[in-house]
Amino acid sequence: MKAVHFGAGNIGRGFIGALLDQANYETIFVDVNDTLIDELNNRKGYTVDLAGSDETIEVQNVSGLNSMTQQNEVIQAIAEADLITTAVGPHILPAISKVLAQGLEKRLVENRGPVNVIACENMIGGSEALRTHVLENLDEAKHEILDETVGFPNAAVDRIVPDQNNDDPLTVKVEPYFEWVVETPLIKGEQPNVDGITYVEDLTPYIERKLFTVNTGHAAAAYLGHYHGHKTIKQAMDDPTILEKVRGTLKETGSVLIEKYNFDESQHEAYIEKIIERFLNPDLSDEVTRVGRGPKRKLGPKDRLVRPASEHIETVGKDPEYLAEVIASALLYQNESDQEAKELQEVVRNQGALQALQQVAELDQGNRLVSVVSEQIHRLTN
Ligand SMILES: NC(=O)C1=CN([C@@H]2O[C@H](COP(=O)(O)OP(=O)(O)OC[C@H]3O[C@@H](n4cnc5c(N)ncnc54)[C@H](O)[C@@H]3O)[C@@H](O)[C@H]2O)C=CC1
Ligand SMILES: O=P(O)(O)OC[C@H]1O[C@](O)(CO)[C@@H](O)[C@@H]1O
Repeated sequence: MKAVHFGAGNIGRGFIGALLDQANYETIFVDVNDTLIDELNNRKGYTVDLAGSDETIEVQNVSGLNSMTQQNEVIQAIAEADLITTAVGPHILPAISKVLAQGLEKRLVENRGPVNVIACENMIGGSEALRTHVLENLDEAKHEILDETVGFPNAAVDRIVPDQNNDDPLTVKVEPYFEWVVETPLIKGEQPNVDGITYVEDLTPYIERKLFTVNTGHAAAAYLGHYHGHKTIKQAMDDPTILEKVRGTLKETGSVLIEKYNFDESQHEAYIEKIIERFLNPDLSDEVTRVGRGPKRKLGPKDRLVRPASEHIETVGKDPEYLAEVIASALLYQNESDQEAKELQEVVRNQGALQALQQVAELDQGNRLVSVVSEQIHRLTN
């Protein structure tokens, strides 16, 4: 069986690629980084180190293609694939959709049968968003037949894979924990037989629980950590003030999740504590700049900060003070190497932090969250 995976980065090699190999797929990584591509083609394998243990996973049967310079080969690989996955980042999905549409069209012409495309990105509705981009690149007459044979089931992926600092460009160190949940109703043909995928009828509670706990908590540690001068998530979490604020933030998102999905309160508390333990992992060095990357995206209306904060006001009926402080620190986040942080700071400088929040989070001036965040910005800047 063949899999095409877009994005040979941290999560691509360290998580998805490893599970695909264990499920006996031959995996073709599609990327734009020629160092990674050449190494994959020369060695046909790489090592995944499990942090905190001597255990390693030797991933085999892999190769690489460049999505910009080897489009014909990528199209052919998609035409022949039994499974297609991505881990490129939400902002890159539009960029890969053209070549993906061409490959899927070739499958249709060659009558190759059903296939599934699973976007493994930190976002709600990632695969469906990718489907929309693919349709934009496909003749309208082909939309119906594409929808009959190509599934875009949404997914949630959870494994912390920091930026790598190894001499070997392919070796990747990951935390041992992982979770990959895929929603079944949109699957076409047979469910991919990958050990490690949990199939569920309705992904919504899973993705929201993950995004608004793991990712909200991580973002809180990153932005508050950066504000207090810490370099890594571990350093930030070792600071008792920040630890208390991350816990408070997750208590707020927790009360939204418990209210919406009727989760058992003590089980959810245990889930929060497990995640805090993962952030404190002494065997992972994860920079606050990686976890805080893309602050405009992370302050988006459906993402990990603003969405639970707005829902806290609506469903719990209280102001989310901890979340508001994290949002305020995200609005103050400065990193010259992060394009989104630079763009956000330009708006903050020219129009003020509250105007910036209204723009990125699509909030009206009179929105209650804007006033709650305003108090926190005042506190942090005075
Ligand atoms: N690193 C982590 O712990 C986790 C990451 N994720 C998600 O996985 C996705 C990828 O994240 P990472 O692996 O951390 O990022 P990364 O930056 O390590 O990997 C992304 C890869 O995509 C490649 N890429 C960029 N443009 C491309 C294009 N046009 N065509 C093909 N490949 C292209 C890059 O060269 C890079 O190798 C993101 O959506 C992230 O939110 C989800 C869970 C965990
Ligand atoms: O990958 P993103 O969405 O930029 O955010 C980083 C987040 O993703 C992760 O890499 C994995 O869930 C977390 O470490 C972090 O919360």
